[in-house]
Amino acid sequence: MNISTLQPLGWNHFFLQQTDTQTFEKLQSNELLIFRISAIHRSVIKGLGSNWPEGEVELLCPECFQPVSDFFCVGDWVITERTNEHFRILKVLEAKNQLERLSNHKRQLMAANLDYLFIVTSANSDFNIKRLERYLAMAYECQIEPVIVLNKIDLTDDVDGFLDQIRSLSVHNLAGVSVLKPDSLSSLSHFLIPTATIAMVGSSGVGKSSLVNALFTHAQKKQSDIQSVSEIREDDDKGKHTTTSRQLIINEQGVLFIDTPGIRELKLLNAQEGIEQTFDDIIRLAKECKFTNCTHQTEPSCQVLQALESGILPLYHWQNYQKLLKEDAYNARSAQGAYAQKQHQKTFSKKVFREQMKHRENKGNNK
Ligand SMILES: Nc1nc2c(ncn2[C@@H]2O[C@H](COP(=O)(O)OP(=O)(O)OP(=O)(O)O)[C@@H](O)[C@H]2O)c(=O)[nH]1
Ligand SMILES: [Zn+2]
Repeated sequence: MNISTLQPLGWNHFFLQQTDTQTFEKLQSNELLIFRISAIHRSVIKGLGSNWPEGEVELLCPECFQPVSDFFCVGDWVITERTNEHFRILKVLEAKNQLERLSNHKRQLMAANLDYLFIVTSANSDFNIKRLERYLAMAYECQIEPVIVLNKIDLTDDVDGFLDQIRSLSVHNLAGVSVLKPDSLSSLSHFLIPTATIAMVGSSGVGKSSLVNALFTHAQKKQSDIQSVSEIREDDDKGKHTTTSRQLIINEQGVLFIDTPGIRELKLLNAQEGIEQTFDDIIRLAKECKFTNCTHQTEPSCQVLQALESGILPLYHWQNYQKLLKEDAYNARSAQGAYAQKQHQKTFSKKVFREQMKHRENKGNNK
């Protein structure tokens, strides 16, 4: 396997350095193969590998990686071994970042290894700065570079007014677009670069689907042709057949896009650092308060209270900060244990991988 053929799928040095010499040799002799997870639907896992233009391959997932959503998600890289005509997952490479959510009090992985998170909003009455702050906190927490996409600029005469409000969040990446004005989409070209992986979040109705279609439809069509050849069917709970669809798509320019169910409407989870980064103006003010344990309610010489009084600190911003902290604390309590579980699983999967490799070597030596 020539590892460089994985580059169009987003492979880079970060992942390469996770393969030791022995693994690397086995990859070169095709004993082991690397795939990027492109779809997960219940027990069906699909991946794109070095022959990716030819379509997806179904990957076998051993018991030790069940339930799948605890261990990996679309966008992750996995090392597999060939068993007859199949590829069995041996190891999940450490992701550079992961988007996750709480589902039934459990942490569930949504997408991994993203370069940009498009936070979509619209230039009309749906525009809500607090919602943007929430999404920004999430992006920072997950260490994914946020890009605020102001859609529907055709509906306003004051695009700059909207953009100025966004800039007040100290955001560097922003673009005003309209799906109805295709030329305007070029303002996103700085982020739509080949091999970059992008996901999109935003509230209902801001135009996410329209943007996905405008930026990625052509590729989707092309890929569905491929998919019809290797379509995988599975029984759902009601005994009906369901078809898995690719959740990692690549457009004609080679930009990768991840769209898994539920990803577009994500909640905060364990995002204290992300919240602090989003509200760093408040954090800086609070450091100047007279008392180090100031609650910013009644204390004398409280810088937060003074800034609120003078209007330097907008009330909505302060209230949103408190609300997000509360919400995050609540979610973190609901997910208690999930993080300890994550660490345990990582250690476990590494151990399984080492043992499997050892076992095979012993077998080889005994021949
Ligand atoms: N005027 C205008 N309308 C747009 C634009 N983009 C999308 N719309 C319209 O806005 C409505 C919502 O668009 P969607 O793409 O379905 O929005 P969404 O964010 O995917 O919504 P959910 O699927 O509910 O999450 C549709 O009627 C679109 O035609 C735009 O740039 N300008
Ligand atoms: Zn204070």
